[in-house]
Amino acid sequence: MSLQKEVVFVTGNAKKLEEVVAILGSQVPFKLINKKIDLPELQGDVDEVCRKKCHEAASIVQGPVIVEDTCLCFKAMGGLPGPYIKWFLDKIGPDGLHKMLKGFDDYAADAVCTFAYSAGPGCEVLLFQGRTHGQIVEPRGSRDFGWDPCFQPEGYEKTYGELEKEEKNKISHRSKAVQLLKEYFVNLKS
Ligand SMILES: O=P(O)(O)OP(=O)(O)OP(=O)(O)OC[C@H]1O[C@@H](n2cnc3c(O)ncnc32)[C@H](O)[C@@H]1O
Ligand SMILES: [Mg+2]
Repeated sequence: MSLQKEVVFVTGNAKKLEEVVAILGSQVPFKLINKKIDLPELQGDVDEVCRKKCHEAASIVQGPVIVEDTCLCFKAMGGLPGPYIKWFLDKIGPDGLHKMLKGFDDYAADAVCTFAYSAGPGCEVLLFQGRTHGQIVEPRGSRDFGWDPCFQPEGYEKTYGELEKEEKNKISHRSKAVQLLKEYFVNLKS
């Protein structure tokens, strides 16, 4: 595979794109191009959602694509909201997410990021997943990006919203998934 292979990252989320670009850095074995398309919010388990999302993107782009889906899974709720976190966040915000768990008295949660890559329409979809364990807390810090202010990663006293961007990008669900994606392309090359 050529160093200049172009892959289109389809996302409607500017903050996601910003983090992916920052984490990937310049040492990437492909050229990432962004297409801002709001893909349908699909239903199913995480892997299923990602595969379907990737098929949709590949058929729109008619070439190699990457999509990403992010879940926030509450242990007390059997993994929900999971892939449906976007709607919960839209309607009740980070404060509501914390309040929602008060009745369970268990605030454990996993932030899960799944990238899906397809070489084109009809091609196999490959998944790369990163997971960071943490707690849902009363929101603290920047409200710039989604549920960042109410997610406190394990081993840290700060929420994602309070951590410096570079610190979040070192330990986040997204950075772990990007790492796997990067390794895949590096190995393809060699
Ligand atoms: O176009 P796509 O890539 O689907 O972008 P989206 O914003 O619709 O994103 P998702 O479908 O993956 O839904 C995930 C939700 O979680 C939010 N989110 C994603 N990553 C996050 C992160 O690292 N920190 C905080 N919130 C995040 C995001 O803003 C959405 O509300
Ligand atoms: Mg989405």
